[in-house]
Amino acid sequence: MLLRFTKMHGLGNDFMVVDMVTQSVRLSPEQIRDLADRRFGIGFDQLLLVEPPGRPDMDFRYRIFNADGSEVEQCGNGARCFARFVRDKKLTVKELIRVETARGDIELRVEKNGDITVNMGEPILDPWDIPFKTDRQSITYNLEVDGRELEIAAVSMGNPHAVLQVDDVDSAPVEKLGPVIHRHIRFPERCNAGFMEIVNPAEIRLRVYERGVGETLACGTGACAAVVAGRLRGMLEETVTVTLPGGSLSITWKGEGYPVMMTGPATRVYEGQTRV
Ligand SMILES: N[C@@H](CCC[C@H](N)C(=O)O)C(=O)O
Repeated sequence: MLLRFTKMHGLGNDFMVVDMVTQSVRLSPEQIRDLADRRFGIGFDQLLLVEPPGRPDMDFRYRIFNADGSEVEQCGNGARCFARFVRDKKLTVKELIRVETARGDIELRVEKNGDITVNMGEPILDPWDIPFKTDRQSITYNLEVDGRELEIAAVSMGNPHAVLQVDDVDSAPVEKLGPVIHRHIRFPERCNAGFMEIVNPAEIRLRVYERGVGETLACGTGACAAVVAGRLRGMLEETVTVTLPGGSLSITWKGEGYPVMMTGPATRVYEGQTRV
C-alpha cells in the first residue's frame, strides 16, 4: 500500500510522522529499520504514529519507534511535532491537546508564536520504575564503566536516562562512553546517555547518545532529565535554557511533585508517500 507521511524535526531530531487515524498499516521492526535508513530509506531518528485515543477523555494516542525498530515510551521533541502535525492536518482544532503514550498521559499546548509547550508529567526517580539496578534511591550513583567509576543521575521521563556532568560538552567522550552507558547492565531496558555541561544556573549545554539511534542533534526527554538531575543537586534554577547541538529548549521544573514543562519548536520538512 501507499503510506502517506510527513517528515518533521524538533531541533534536528527528525521524524517520520504517520497519520493512523485515517490510514491503517502494521509495520514490522525490520520495515521500520529499512524506512529509517538514511541512504536506502527515508531516514529518521524516530517513527511517530498518530492514533485515535483508547479513552474518551483523551484526544489521541501517540506511539514511538526508534530507528532500530524498538518501540519506546516517550519522545519529547516528537511530542511537539505531534502537536504541530495534528493541527496542520486538521485532525483537531484544540489548542490544548491531551495524548496517551505508552507510559502515561501528556498535554500539548500550541503557543501564539508557533512553539509548543509539553507537560511531560512528573519525572520518575524510583530506581525500580526507571528501571535502574541499585539497593537504594539516591541523587547520584557510581556506575562502573571500563574500569572507572562515573557519577551519574538516573531519571525516567517515561523513558530511562543516565545524566553525566562534564566540564566541556564539546570534548565530552559521547561516542566512546555513550554506547557503553546506554547498554550498561544496571539499566535492564538500556537507557539514553546525556552529557551535561552547566554553563550557569539558568543554562546548560547537552549532548545525548540515544537508545536505539546513537547521538542525535537533540533529545527532549534528555533535556528534561538533565534539568531534573541538575535541580536535584541544587545547581540549577527553576527555568533553564538547554542548548543541544540542534538548538535550544526551555525547560521548567518546580521540583518534586511537579511536572516538567518543555517549550520549543516543531518544524515540518515535507509531505511524502512511500510503498510499504
Ligand atoms: N528523541 C527523543 C527520545 C526518543 C526515545 C529514546 N531514543 C528512547 O529510546 O528512550 C526525545 O526527544 O525525547
